[in-house]
This record gives sequence, structure tokens and C-alpha cells, in this order.
Amino acid sequence: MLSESEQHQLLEKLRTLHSDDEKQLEVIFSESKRLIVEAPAGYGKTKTMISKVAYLLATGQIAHPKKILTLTFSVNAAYKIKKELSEHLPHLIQPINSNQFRVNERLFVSNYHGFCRHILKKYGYLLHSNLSNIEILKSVDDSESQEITALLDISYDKASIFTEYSDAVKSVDKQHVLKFFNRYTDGIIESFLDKDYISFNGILALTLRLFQDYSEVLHFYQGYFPMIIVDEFQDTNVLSWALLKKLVADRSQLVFIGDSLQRIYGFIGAIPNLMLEAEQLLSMDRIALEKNYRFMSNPQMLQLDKNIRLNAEKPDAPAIQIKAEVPFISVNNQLEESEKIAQKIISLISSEDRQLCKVAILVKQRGENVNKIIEVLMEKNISYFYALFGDDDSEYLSFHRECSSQFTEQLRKDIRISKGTLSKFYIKIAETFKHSSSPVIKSLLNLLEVFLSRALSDYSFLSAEDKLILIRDTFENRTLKQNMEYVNENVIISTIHGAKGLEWDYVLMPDMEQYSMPNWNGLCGACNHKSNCNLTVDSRNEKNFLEELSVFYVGVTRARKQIVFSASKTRFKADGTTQPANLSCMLKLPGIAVVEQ
Ligand SMILES: Nc1ncnc2c1ncn2[C@@H]1O[C@H](COP(=O)(O)OP(=O)(O)OP(=O)(O)O)[C@@H](O)[C@H]1O
Repeated sequence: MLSESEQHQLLEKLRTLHSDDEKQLEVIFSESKRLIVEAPAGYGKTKTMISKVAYLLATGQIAHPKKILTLTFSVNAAYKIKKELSEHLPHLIQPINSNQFRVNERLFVSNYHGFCRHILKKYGYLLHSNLSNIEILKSVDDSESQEITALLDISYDKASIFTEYSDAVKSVDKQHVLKFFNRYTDGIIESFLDKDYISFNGILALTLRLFQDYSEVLHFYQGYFPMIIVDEFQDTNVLSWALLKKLVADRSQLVFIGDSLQRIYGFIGAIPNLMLEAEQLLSMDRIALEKNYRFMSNPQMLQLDKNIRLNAEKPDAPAIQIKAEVPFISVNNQLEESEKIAQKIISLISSEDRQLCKVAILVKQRGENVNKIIEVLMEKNISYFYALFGDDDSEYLSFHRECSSQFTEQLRKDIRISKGTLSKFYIKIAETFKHSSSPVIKSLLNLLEVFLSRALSDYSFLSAEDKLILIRDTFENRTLKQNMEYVNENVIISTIHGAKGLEWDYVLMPDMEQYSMPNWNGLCGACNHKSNCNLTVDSRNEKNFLEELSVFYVGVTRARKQIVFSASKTRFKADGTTQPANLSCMLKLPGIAVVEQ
């Protein structure tokens, strides 16, 4: 702990660092033991979190960095935070404190799965002896009944215990998850662990089972981590929420950070309205960060961010004061739109330092409209990185599965993570897929290469064990796509979902048309305003509207400098024919004024 004068110096330093931002300071100096912080992208979440940790350590409210548990939903977010904390926290504390905190090794920052793996490695033997070697258990997707019946040699009926459970987690069926918890975990122990397999949900569920059956293990962790920080809280699913609730003891200090408008993973189990549920259930005080730093030098982007959020707050009557003017390309058909997009990219890249200018084309979904854009990029020799893969695409899944199983194989022979072992691993994977001409596989190989090299460079600060967990979790969470910010190409083309958490200088959002953004399933199918797309939000469509608005918002906020929208008056249907299309209702929202370029 710091001396009184050192504390005073640090507090002054923090005030200066955050001087004009009352809400950030409120979070940092809050006396509340339980805070829920609403923090949109670029509002200073990371900076505030680091200062809060520094303040708690300096004032002795938390005795040591190792007493803080920081959890996130995605692997990538966990390691980004760990990197930022290890870089900045020592600078805040060390010049003052001569007894240097060895922050790096002491902070436990992980995604839920990494944390659970760590616990199962230590205490999982109480459930099954194979859990002591969890790092070399083979992972299997328990949502795929065919795969598990074949691998585990179990009946279809038995397999359905696992697939139904996996579906229940995805569809936030809390009752099923609770009711069949023991049956599911018993099944994992009997059918998976004996054969050296483990499933993704199984890792979380077995940790919960351990806490349920061995309360002394739970009490140990509750006591060990008196402070829990959770980032990306809006993406928490039923199992991770159950885990969090278990870890919270009466005396626990909590800071949960999230942004409900960025909950776009509802379809894989993110619980709706969880920020509100946590606030009420755990008696948390809520603070909303209010200032956007990302778009400080771009008033129109700043206004756009604000106006979209106002639409989310009160969809039927948003309190808009000033409209945001946004660049917009309007054309007659998809070919013209594709040509204009190509021209825009050429002009953006030639007007900036080529090496530094990164552009993303973000779409809601694949289809004929996007194919046309790709065709034109190719004709014009604009090199691009293809990242149009969905989380459930068979090639995307099988590539990750192969990486996971070959990596486990390699670990069984040699547990070391070094340049040599990783390049050997890469060569094996490249060999496995050498006959594939699929653009998805080509991109995944590229992403794998980038990721493995980052594991040794950007993540060099991690311990050997953490590096191993990072690599395993990336394959198991199927998140190689999170490395697409780091590929060489200046231009990437991706779905908005795939781009969550990533950023580029410029983002182009094409196909801002009825049936594309939002799409038929999202909002258009059941809409009563198809003829003019002047959407009125009411109780019947509000839920769907907010989900579509979240996707739109996540797309917009991927831009560091500027977003550019485009739309055509006719669009391709799935069968390749064309149909007239109105301008998307998202661009007709109160507070958005498109300015044709
Ligand atoms: N109070 C402040 N004064 C000056 N600059 C700030 C302040 N708060 C944040 N910033 C700057 O704004 C930028 C975004 O901050 P930070 O990375 O903490 O935000 P974030 O919410 O974590 O963003 P993202 O979600 O995009 O990662 C950083 O460059 C940060 O230094």
C-alpha cells in the first residue's frame, strides 16, 4: 500500500488525467462497493478501469493486484485489457511507489473459460482425475449430436442430453439449464472425461458443479478475489452469469462494465436486459459514462453516436436536439454501388499514408449484393481480405476444430510454446488444408499465421501457461477472426457481427436498403411499413428494432475516423433477380441526415 503522501500524489494525478470527465471520476472515486458502469465504445472505459484499479490499490481498499479478478466474455478482450493494465498501471503507481507492484504476473485477467480451466486444473480432480490434465483434453462441440455420437460412442438419445443443453444455453432457457444441470454435468463426467474429451459449455458447467459439490472450493475463490471486474458484461450468457453470481459473496466489491446497445450476440445466448437484472439483484449503483473520446475531432460522428443512443433510449420519441450529417452514396443499382465503393476506397487509400489507412466494408449478411462488390474489387485489382464467415459456417467450424485437435496432439508431445513449436504446428495445419481452394480457408490460414506470430510478439508479456490458454481458447471459442485488424491488406470485407470489438480508420456500410439492413428476419418481414420504410416503433416491434439498432450501432462504431453509407434503388434477391428497395429505415431514424456525396 502507498504512504499517505504517495496516495495524495496519485489522487492528484488521477484527477488531472481525467480532469474534464466527471462521470469517469465518479466511477474512480466512488465509495460504492458495487458499481455497474454503462460504457459505450470509446467513452474511456479502459482508461477509467485502470485508474479505478490504481485508486483501490493505492488507498488499500484492495490489498494487492492479485486480489482482483477481471473477467470478460471474449478471449481477445481479456488479453487486450491485460496488456493495457500491465502497460499503464505500473506507470500510474510505480514512479510514486518504490516497492514496485509486479502487476503483470499478479493480475488475474481472463475470459470465463480461461478462468474455469484454471480452476478445474487445480481442483477439478475432485470431480474426475482427468481434469488435472485439462490442457490436453480434446475439445468437442456438444451441440453437434452426430459428432458426439461418433466420437464418444454413445446413443443418439444420450447425445440429445448434451445438444438440448447446448440449445438451452443459446436460447437463454434458464429453466432448462437449471433443471437439467446435474444430468448434464454427470453426463459430461461419465461420457466425455473418461474418453479424454471436454466440451465448451462443459468447462463452465463443471466449474459450477465443483462449486456446488465442494463449497470449500467456492469459499476459497470468494475469499481470494474480494474484487471482481467484469467487462463486456452485456455478452454474459446463462452459465457465465451463474458462475458470476456464485463468486459474489456478501463482501465482494464489484465493477461490471458493459453497453447494452452492443449486445449483438443474443442468438448465441447473451442474456437480454442483464445490466438491469444485475443492478437490481446485486443492489448495484449505476453510472453511465457520457463523453465519447473516439470521435472528439469529428463532430458529426460524435453526434451520430449520440443520436443512435438516444433512439435506443426512447425508440418511440428520441430526444434529438441536433441532427447528425453523414456521408451517403446513393445509386440506381448494385453494380453502380460497387463501382462507387471501389472509387471511394481508392480515394481514401491514396489520400492517406497507405500503410496506415485501414478500411472495412461491413455488411449485415452475405449474398448476391456483397458478391457484386467483391467482383468489382477484383476487377479493379483492389486487394482485400475476405472475412465474410459466419460463426456457424461449416468451414469456419471445421478449421477451428482441426486447429484445436492438432494443437492438443502437439501439446501431448511437447508442452512448450516457442517459435519452433508454433511454426511446426502452423505447417501441419497448412498441410491439412493444402488442397482447399476456398476463400474462407485461405483467410483462416492467414489469420492463424497472424495470430501465432502475435502470440509470441504482442503477447510476449504472458506467462507460458497463459499463452497456452490463449491459444487453446482462441481455437475453442472460434475467434481467429478477431485477428483481422492485424492482416496486411488495407481493405477487409466482413460481417458486422464478425467485426465486433475491432476498429478501422474508415468503415463503409453498403446495402443500406430494405431487406438488407435490417433484413427480412430481423425487422422487414413483419414490418407494416414496407411500402415506404418510415418505421414507427411500438410495443410490437420494439424488441426487434433494438436488436437491429444494436447491429447498426456496432457497425458505425467500428470506424475510428469516418463512416460512409451507401445504398442502391434496386437490389439482388437471393435467387439473383433484382427488386426495387427503399432506403433502410436505419438511415431514416430521427437524428440522422444523410448527405449525398
Ligand atoms: N478523461 C479523458 N481525457 C482524455 N482522454 C481520454 C479520457 N478518457 C479516455 N480518453 C482517451 O480516449 C480514448 C478511448 O479511451 P479508452 O480506450 O479508455 O476507451 P474505451 O471505452 O475502452 O474504448 P474501446 O471500447 O474503443 O476500447 C483513449 O485514447 C483514451 O486515452
